[in-house]
Amino acid sequence: MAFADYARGVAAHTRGPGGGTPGSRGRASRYGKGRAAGFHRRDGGWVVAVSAAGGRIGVMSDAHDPTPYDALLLLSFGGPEGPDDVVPFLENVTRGRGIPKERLKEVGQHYFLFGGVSPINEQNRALLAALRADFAAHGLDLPVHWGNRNWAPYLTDVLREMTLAGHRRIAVLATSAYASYSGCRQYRENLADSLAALAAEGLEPPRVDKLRHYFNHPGFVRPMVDGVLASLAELDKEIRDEAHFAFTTHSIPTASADSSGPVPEHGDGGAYVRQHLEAARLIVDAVREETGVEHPWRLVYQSRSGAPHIPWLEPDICDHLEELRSAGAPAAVMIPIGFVSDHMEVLYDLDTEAAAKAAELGLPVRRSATVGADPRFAATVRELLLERAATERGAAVERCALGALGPSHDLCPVGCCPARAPRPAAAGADSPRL
Ligand SMILES: CC1=C(CCC(=O)O)c2cc3nc(cc4[nH]c(cc5[nH]c(cc1n2)c(C)c5CCC(=O)O)c(CCC(=O)O)c4C)C(CCC(=O)O)=C3C
Ligand SMILES: [Fe+2]
Repeated sequence: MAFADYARGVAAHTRGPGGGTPGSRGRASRYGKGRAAGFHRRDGGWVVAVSAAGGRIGVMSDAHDPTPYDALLLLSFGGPEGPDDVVPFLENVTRGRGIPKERLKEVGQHYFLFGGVSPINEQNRALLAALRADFAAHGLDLPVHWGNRNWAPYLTDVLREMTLAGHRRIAVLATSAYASYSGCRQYRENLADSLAALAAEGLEPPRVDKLRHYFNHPGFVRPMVDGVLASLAELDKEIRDEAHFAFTTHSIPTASADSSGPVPEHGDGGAYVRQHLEAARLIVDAVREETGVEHPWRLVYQSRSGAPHIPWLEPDICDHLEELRSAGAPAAVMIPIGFVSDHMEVLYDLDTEAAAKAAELGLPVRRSATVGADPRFAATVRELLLERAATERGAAVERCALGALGPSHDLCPVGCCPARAPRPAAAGADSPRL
């Protein structure tokens, strides 16, 4: 799939809150004029700056102005890189969360099966390299750093280095595309903790801004569409068109899903489920555009933990595969839309456990690729950064989003994705320092 047409077919050009004037809606880009999809890229340049009066003042990607940001921080989960790391890593992840010991032992085994190494850090190194290459290729002179919540390089250490190097205003890209406590607020809490730690050391903490959710950005969706097409191509011709799509994401407690959002306006499952359903639908539609086949699909869950009496999102992928088998489905593609790279949740819970279940059932399955370090995803990060930079400068910008939900908010509103025990969180409307 060529880069330039990566949004073809499924694009709806939407404008974010506060962006431009109604008069400029839908025709702000001279590259988009007259196209049925209302959306077109030229050299990655969908971003158009609009003057206060609504007149176009130029294509922002030609300016590459990251002001006010002086750095980008790639913020991820982290994972162990050898057998000795596994238990300390799991202790970091579950500190204060009451995960049953049995579950921890089980999760530890997942890692030991792979030599105690999670692929997540290597995948983030690859993404870091892709981001630097993309920035360099587009004349964007902005340092990119990488830090984790749960393993080295630790967030606090990286933010300290960045502070000592003089960075004052940092844009943050989290490797989680959706709303929820675990996928968004917890990252913001960790940022607040790290900034507080720096302040306690006598440093002046920089300001951090978290870039918006990108579950419906074409640079996130389109690489996954290509992955699904590749998986379909691997299935025998006779069963290919009948294959079910099992979109998977991390199960979370239903209470946590229900309260995810900007506000709980999204029905059961909150913004977490709604955003995943939207990403799934965008992929189904884009595949249909390519193949002419509308595959039956369902959003299912994986990697559940926590006490059995607490309800989490269901069905589990393995139960779903059983159901598909009894319903006579000839094949399935597992599509891990909930994850940004093929890390341990994908490698164990899907490629090991669910694949074994499918083999036991005699159900042919494929697992499609996550975005990882795809150059289109790197370009998306650049676009999200330039978009946010323009917004912070007070300029109106076009915000790219596919489908019906539109671009997510920049600033998590007060009370967004609440924690059980409220804690300070950075980069939101309720953050202590802005
Ligand atoms: C929504 C979500 C994402 C997606 C968003 C994002 O990517 O951030 C995600 C990602 C990940 N989760 C990961 C690993 C773990 N998650 C755990 C525990 C939990 N995750 C939860 C949710 C999520 N998790 C929840 C509600 C829990 C239980 C309570 C808690 O502890 O909050 C546990 C503890 C043991 C267990 O309960 O399984 C581990 C080891 C790894 C690293 C994989 C690797 O090493 O390659 C990654 C990328
Ligand atoms: Fe997790």
